[in-house]
Amino acid sequence: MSLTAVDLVPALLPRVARALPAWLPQRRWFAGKGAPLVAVELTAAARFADQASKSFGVLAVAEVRYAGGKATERYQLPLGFSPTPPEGEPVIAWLDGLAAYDATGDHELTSELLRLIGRDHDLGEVRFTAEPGGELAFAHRNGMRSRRMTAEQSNTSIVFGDRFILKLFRRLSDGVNPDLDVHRALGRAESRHVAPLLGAIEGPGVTFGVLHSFVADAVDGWRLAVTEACQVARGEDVSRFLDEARGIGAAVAAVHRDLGQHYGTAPLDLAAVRRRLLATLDSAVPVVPALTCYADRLRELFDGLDAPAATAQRIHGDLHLGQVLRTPARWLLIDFEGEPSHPIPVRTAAQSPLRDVAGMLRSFDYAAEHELQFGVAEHFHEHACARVRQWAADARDEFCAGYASGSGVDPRAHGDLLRAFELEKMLYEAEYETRNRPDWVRIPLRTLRPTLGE
Ligand SMILES: Nc1ncnc2c1ncn2[C@@H]1O[C@H](COP(=O)(O)OP(=O)(O)O)[C@@H](O)[C@H]1O
Ligand SMILES: O=P(O)(O)O[C@H]1O[C@H](CO)[C@@H](O[C@H]2O[C@H](CO)[C@@H](O)[C@H](O)[C@H]2O)[C@H](O)[C@H]1O
Repeated sequence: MSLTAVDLVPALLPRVARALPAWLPQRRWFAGKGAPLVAVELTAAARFADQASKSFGVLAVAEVRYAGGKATERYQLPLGFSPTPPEGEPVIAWLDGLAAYDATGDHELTSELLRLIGRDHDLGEVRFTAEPGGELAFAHRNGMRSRRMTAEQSNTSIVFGDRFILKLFRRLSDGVNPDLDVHRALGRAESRHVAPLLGAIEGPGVTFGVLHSFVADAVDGWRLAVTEACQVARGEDVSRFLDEARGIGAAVAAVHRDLGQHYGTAPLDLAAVRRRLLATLDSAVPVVPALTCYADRLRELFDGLDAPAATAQRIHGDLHLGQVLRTPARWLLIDFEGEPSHPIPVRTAAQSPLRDVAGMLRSFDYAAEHELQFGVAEHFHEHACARVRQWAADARDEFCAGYASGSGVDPRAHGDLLRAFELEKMLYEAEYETRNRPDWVRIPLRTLRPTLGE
């Protein structure tokens, strides 16, 4: 009788864990880069695909401990074990002739996760569930080709036959992931602006993954924006994106309306807003020394922020052009997870919808500055800069007009609050870029001074 995963896993996991301090920091989705790792412990949440096969999978959770008082973090690590790992998949560790590797790169193992969802199956304490009404769409589609997405992501997504997309959350937080909860709510509200939710993988008090319809013929807003910014820099007479910006504004307004109806609205807690703005500042300054000279001015501005009669509700929480998909029919919003670095109660607290608006406005500027910083050198002359920045200003206006037409609230009438949220986003971005894409930090830094009115 051959040994199955049930017999092997308890002995294998501690050995894999020993290899993780070297492997984890190389992953795009690993948020603990830069902090010295002290130890990684692995526990198995569920084993799958282990019947009589030489290969098997383990949905493991890695608990990562750091030196210097940084809080412990948990990451989902779907592991594959096989004597013949998939070609090209980096091996985390060889264990007596068995390779341990990231299971998201193994077609057989990821297909098994899809099958488990389709069958509404439980593995120990892990529940694989199909959303009501969604089962028939995929339950019998075994053997569909799967591919891991190569996009720069905070999580890992696997696309099955261009029909389904399974996102496995990497950094785990206690509670139901807002991406699951909000998609369930918007599905019930029959929102036209989200991709249908088809299933989920959930453990006790934690969400491991969400399954959606894959929109194969969609293009994301960032790609459309940078393409047009480049054409504008070259002096081409184009303006399609301005209509698109208006459409994005209307879609965001419609989603805000549905979220407000489902989760309710309340007066904005301005003291909490100020605390959060200051916390973002305090977090960013030590990481990005170039912010130091703005810190006093920002602190003064955040401390003195006033916003009479502002309202709060559930929002997207991390909205930018990469989070909106243009389908042939309409704009969709994706990824309602919020900022994974914050605990779920912070992410699900009612906030001003203008935070989402500010995130999107920043993104138009980002597309413009990205072209000016990284575009073809010949664009770097005065006229190209003026054209591209005017294009971004026009896109911002169109977005606000679209939002106003869908919600009755024109964001431009709430200048102080909107500016504070844009500044907050710039601080967040400066920290994010310093940690993840240091070359890009110039983009948020460039817009800081003019937004401060200096
Ligand atoms: N339903 C979908 N249909 C098509 N593509 C999608 C869908 N959902 C997400 N994507 C693509 O997958 C990428 C990553 O998705 P996202 O939810 O933003 O992941 P993450 O939380 O890791 O950032 C997106 O940029 C988008 O291009
Ligand atoms: O990956 P997430 O969607 O969780 O978001 C993080 O990464 C984004 C970059 O991928 C980052 O967005 C910033 O860069 C975008 C262009 O790549 C730009 O459109 C956004 O406006 C800008 O904020 C986002 O901030 C971060 O949370």
